[in-house]
Amino acid sequence: MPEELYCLKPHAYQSLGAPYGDLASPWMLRQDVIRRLLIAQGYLQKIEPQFCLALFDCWRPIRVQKFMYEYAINQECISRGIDRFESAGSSELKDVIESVATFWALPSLDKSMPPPHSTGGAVDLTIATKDGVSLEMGGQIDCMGPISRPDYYFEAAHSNRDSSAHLWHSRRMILLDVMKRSGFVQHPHEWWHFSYGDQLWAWSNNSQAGFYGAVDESDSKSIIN
Ligand SMILES: C[C@@H](N)C(=O)N[C@H](C)C(=O)O
Ligand SMILES: [Zn+2]
Repeated sequence: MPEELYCLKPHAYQSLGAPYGDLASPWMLRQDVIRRLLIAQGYLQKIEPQFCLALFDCWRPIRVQKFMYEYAINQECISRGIDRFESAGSSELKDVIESVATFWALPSLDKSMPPPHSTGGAVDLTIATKDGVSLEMGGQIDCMGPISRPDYYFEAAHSNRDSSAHLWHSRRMILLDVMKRSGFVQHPHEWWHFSYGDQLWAWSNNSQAGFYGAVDESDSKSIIN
């Protein structure tokens, strides 16, 4: 990753013990995606020179996608007071899995539907000050709930221009604007998730399929560090 792009370290999923292995780094993306992020950061700094983009997660091998998908199910069961294994097959567990699937892509090995981050075309990011402090955006990255929808604060922001909601909404809209102008599309439920060249990007651009497939260590030369 070029040093002009700030990475939020330590990496959140590595810290949870996600199985990257010794050779793989999450701080990798397709070359063209990196080029577009630099352009997006240029747009951001034209509007707000004291800010930069702050990368939270980039390339995610499918085994890490599986780890995080399972982790999210377990966390959601805990927060709803459900015993995952005693509730196998129950409607409560089905509801948990349905909510998780709204926020986390299936760790599918099907080549026609690779998880977005496995392609090196998806990135989770926020805005930070140039000395590395992430801005408050009105919700944490990876929070599973309506608060993560990009336009969650739209109404509150418009009814009170002096509110925190107004500030959070305008920051989310600045992030969307600079990313969109650089060719990215945003996930409809996640203010922090953007992609270029994957399936979501293809659907948003009325194309049949994305042009980036899943990348494994074996062919990781096609993405850069
Ligand atoms: C939840 C978040 N970190 C994320 O990346 N979600 C998308 C949809 C994914 O799993 O690809
Ligand atoms: Zn993401």
